[in-house]
This record gives sequence, structure tokens and C-alpha cells, in this order.
Amino acid sequence: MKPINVGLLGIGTVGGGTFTVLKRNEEEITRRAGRPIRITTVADKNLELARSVAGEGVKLTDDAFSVVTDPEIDIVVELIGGYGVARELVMKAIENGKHVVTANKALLAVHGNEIFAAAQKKGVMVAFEAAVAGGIPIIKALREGLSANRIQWLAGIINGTTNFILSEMRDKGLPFAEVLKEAQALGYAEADPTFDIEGVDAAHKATLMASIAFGVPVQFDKTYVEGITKLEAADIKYAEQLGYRIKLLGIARRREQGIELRVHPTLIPAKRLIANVEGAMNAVLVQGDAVGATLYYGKGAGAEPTASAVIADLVDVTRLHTADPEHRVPHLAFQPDQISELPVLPIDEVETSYYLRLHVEDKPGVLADVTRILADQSISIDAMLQREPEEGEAQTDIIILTHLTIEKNMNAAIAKIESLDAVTGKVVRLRLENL
Ligand SMILES: NC(=O)C1=CN([C@@H]2O[C@H](COP(=O)(O)OP(=O)(O)OC[C@H]3O[C@@H](n4cnc5c(N)ncnc54)[C@H](OP(=O)(O)O)[C@@H]3O)[C@@H](O)[C@H]2O)C=CC1
Ligand SMILES: N[C@@H](CC=O)C(=O)O
Ligand code: NA
Repeated sequence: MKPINVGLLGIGTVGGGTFTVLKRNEEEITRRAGRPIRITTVADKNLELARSVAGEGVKLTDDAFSVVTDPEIDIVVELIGGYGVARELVMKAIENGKHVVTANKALLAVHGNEIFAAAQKKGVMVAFEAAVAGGIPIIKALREGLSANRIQWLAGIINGTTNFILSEMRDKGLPFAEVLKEAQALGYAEADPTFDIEGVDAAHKATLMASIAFGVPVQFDKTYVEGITKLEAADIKYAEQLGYRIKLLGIARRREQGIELRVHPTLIPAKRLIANVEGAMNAVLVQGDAVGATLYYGKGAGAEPTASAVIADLVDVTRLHTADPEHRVPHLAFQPDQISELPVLPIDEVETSYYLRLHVEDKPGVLADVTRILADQSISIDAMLQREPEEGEAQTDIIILTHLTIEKNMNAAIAKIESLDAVTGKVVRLRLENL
């Protein structure tokens, strides 16, 4: 059968992995797709590197635009990354009637509405399994496997770099900067690693999952984002003492008034499966009304795990490209004319439990003042831990875990607690989910 022709843009970590796996498993992939999938052209800025990965028999160019306009190319695989040239290339590819496969979550989280609308109009597919949780087929699960369900919430460890950093810091006591360098060397980190450590990459992925789960437009600008750079070793230690682990979670939850969409370090009970996801591994929990809780676990970054998702998309697109565009699974799972208006709630309206660390003077009455302030905001306490002050020490830490409350009530309580004379410095506040 006539091969389907693929143009690959960017032969770095994921592009290289895609090339290797496609070649290694060529026979099985062909049998699954129904026809050979051939990368006929590769565009990369570094032609020497491209030649060393692609070998002979593949056309090489440093002009990616010549690939997206090439009439011989059926599918464009965009693995350059970023919002700049990648956006122009994807839009141009769509304009030229090419299907697109991309791992670029940043691009889709920011420009997804425009890109999916253009693809829909042109009758082409934009497939992006690799963009969320790398090799884990979470897009497939959300778009197709769980289509009978009203999805209530999802929560995931969806950034391998930060999970790797948190694991190595906790288990080996290594410093942040050293572990980040290792994550970069292993190919996990984004070109700009602040995207990883400041939670932006996880927010891109959470944004995409929320749109598919709830049938709302892609709204990265409404997502609350907090990374791991302000996390302190003391809080990781106190959390452990109270039976919790801290993970950077992407959370999307349906509430009556709207959708919670947030990324932040989160305390999770240490016994839960998701609390034990270590290193660069990813895991996503999805709660559907019919199926209950489901958990997806695997490698969320790295050359071949991500290539696994890119190639699965290539197989899907190869199978479906002759199908009537109206009868394909919609990009965001719901029919485009039935996208919901349900708003994304501001962080002030989010409902969660909290971990608070207060640095206080060790004198009578402080605790009574703090508990009164919390009670005034209708916040009830679940657990408390007070560190015994060392010999001669005048100050100590109090750790408080609360039951569910609304973020704005917690903000008001924290402001009042910080104004107490006996409380020094800022109150450390982390969110806690009893998933
Ligand atoms: N690495 C991972 O584990 C994962 C990555 N992703 C996503 O996959 C995409 C690719 O990531 P990754 O492979 O890690 O990135 P790399 O930086 O390793 O690869 C990108 C490649 O594209 C090349 N490139 C840059 N600009 C152009 C251009 N204008 N024309 C042609 N080639 C160009 C780069 O060349 P040069 O180096 O010379 O600039 C490089 O070889 C990103 O969107 C990323 O977010 C998704 C999941 C996991
Ligand atoms: N930088 C990302 C790569 C995959 O999306 C991560 O660390 O998870
Ligand atoms: Na995936």
C-alpha cells in the first residue's frame, strides 16, 4: 500500500526518538496503521545533527516552511516547540491541507482555539497526545475512553522535571539547582526550564485536559499557576511528619458555578498511589461519574516515551485521514458548536484544604488567637503540630491542617494571623487535597 508521507519539523530529543522508534518498530506500526508511515523530509536548523539521526534516504532542509507547503507531504509533525515559529508553521500546514501531529502543549494551551478552529474548517486533524503526560495515552482516555462519563475532576503529576526534582531533593538531599541540571541533561526539561519549575508547563497541560474533560475552550490565561521554586525543605519535612507528600499537581474540578483550574504544590496523603509517583514519572487521576476513579501512570518525558505518543497519533491520523471530517472525534472531544460557557473560577473561589506554617513567639495565648481567627472565617482545623522550641529558643513553628474552605476566607484569615504581634514573618500556605 502507498506510504503516507510525513514531514518532521525539529529532530531534537522528541524528533530523534520518533525517528528511532518509527524505524525500529516499522513492521508492527505498518500493520497497525494499514500502510507504511514514512518520514520523507526532516527540517532542522542543525543539518549535520539531522543527517546523523536520519541517515541517508531522507530529504533534509533548514527551511521548515518548505515542508509545510510541500504537496508531497500528508502529515506534518511539529517538534520544534514554543509559541513563535511553531505557530506560523502549524497554521501554514493547516492552510495547506496537512494534518498536524504536535507535542507542543505551550502552543496549544495558548493558541489552541485558533488552531483547532482552522483545522476544523479545513477538515484536517491536529493530534496532540504527546503534549500531555508524554507517553501516557491520557488524551485518548479523556477524549474517547471516558466519553460515557460526566467527568467530575482530574488531578495529575504532569511535569516530569519538577517531580524528578522533588523526589531527588527528598530522597538524596540534593540541592535544587543540581537536580535541575540533571533533569536538563536527561532531556526532561523544556528549552526554558522556568516553564517547568514555575508550573507553566504543567498549567499548559492542565488547561488542555480541562478543555477535553469539560468541553470548555482552551483558557491558559485563566489558569492559576504556582511552581515549586518557593517550596521550603521545612514544609516537605513537616508534611511527611503529618503523613503527607508534596507534589506539583495540575487540578481541574467541575463545580456548580464553574471550573477550578490550578497548578500548585499540593499536600496529598502519603498512602495514596499518586503520592508515590517518583522521579520523572507522571500520573493522572480522573474521576468520572460512571467509572469512578481511574489512574494513568507512565513516563511523561524523554525521547522514546514521548515518541510513543507521537507515533500513536501518526497511526490514528493515517487510519482516519480518509474518514469524513464530520465523523472524526472532535479535537476537544465535544462537538465544536456545543462548547460550554462554564467559566473558569478565579483562585479566590477555589475550595480546598490548607497546610499553614506559622513562625510564632513561644508564649501563652498565641494559639488561642490563631484558632479564633480561623473560626471567625468558618475554617475548621483538622490537625495541628507544634515543634518543641530548642533550649534557649524564643520562637517556634506551628503547623495547622484545615478542612475544606474557600480561598478568599483563607486569605482573610492569613492577613489577620500575620498582623498578630506574636507571629513573625509570612505564614506559609500550601493547598492540600484528600484525593
Ligand atoms: N523533551 C520531552 O521530554 C518532551 C517534549 N515535549 C515537547 O516536544 C517539543 C520538542 O521538544 P524537544 O524535542 O525536547 O526539544 P529540542 O530542543 O530537543 O528539539 C527541538 C529541535 O527543533 C530545532 N529547531 C528549532 N527551531 C527550528 C526551526 N525554525 N526550524 C527547524 N528546526 C528548528 C532545534 O534545533 P536547535 O537545537 O539548533 O535550536 C532542535 O533540534 C516541544 O514542544 C516540547 O515541549 C513534549 C513532551 C515531552
Ligand atoms: N518538560 C516536560 C517535558 C514533557 O512534557 C516535563 O518535564 O514534563
Ligand atoms: Na500523552
